[in-house]
Amino acid sequence: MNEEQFILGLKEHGIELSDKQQEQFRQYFELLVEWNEKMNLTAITDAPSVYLKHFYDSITAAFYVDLNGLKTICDVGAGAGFPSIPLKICFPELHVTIVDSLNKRIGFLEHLASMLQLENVHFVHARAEDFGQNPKYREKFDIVTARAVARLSVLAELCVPLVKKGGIFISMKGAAAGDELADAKKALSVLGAVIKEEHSFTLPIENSERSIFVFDKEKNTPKKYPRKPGVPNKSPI
Ligand SMILES: C[S@@+](CC[C@H](N)C(=O)[O-])C[C@H]1O[C@@H](n2cnc3c(N)ncnc32)[C@H](O)[C@@H]1O
Repeated sequence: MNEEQFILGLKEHGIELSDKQQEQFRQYFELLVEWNEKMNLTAITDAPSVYLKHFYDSITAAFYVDLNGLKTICDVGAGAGFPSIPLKICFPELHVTIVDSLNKRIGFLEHLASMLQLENVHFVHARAEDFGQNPKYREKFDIVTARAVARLSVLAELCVPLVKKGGIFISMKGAAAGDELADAKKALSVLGAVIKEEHSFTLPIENSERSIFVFDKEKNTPKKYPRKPGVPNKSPI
């Protein structure tokens, strides 16, 4: 996907990028490639793939969820900033918090945010298991999202405790995510979330399959979740 196709593809979904936003995506691409030479940020480095599989793919969440206005969003395990930084570029009013357990990635994101002059972005070096027990963050976000971090049954324990009651959790997955939803049924119910929407679609050009699940947080999460670092992965709810 070249830059022109990217801009047109978003426009088809009602997202029009200004010159400034287009330039921010260009700078993002350049910094990603530059820093990737020093540290492992992404296996994808050619421009058409970055625009399709990182930038466009991240923004697909906004095709299904209204991100306009002042909303707080937490991105769990954002790595090099996906999906929240492309979303922040498109929807500048968002207040973004990123939590990642790898400090060097947080270092990249801090530099990126300053170069792109992004406001209201906040980076935390922590395990999501600890972060979700911190009263400053627990059940505080309108939206919590994650892409390519863990199986849904595990991911739900990392993300749902951060969502405020009445908020949503967006899980962005590749193909065949239906099994994961069935496996995560108990975890979601224990944590206080229910499935609201399930979207399956293919990315343009390469036709790779994607799924986006949107969950409503209907009840507060019991205090014991998330459990200690590593436990959700070792023994999912
Ligand atoms: C495969 S990368 C995906 C990055 C990004 N979301 C994307 O889609 O490109 C997974 C990221 O999650 C982070 N991560 C994994 N487990 C975590 C946890 N328990 N708490 C916080 N971050 C975690 C890793 O450090 C890594 O940056």
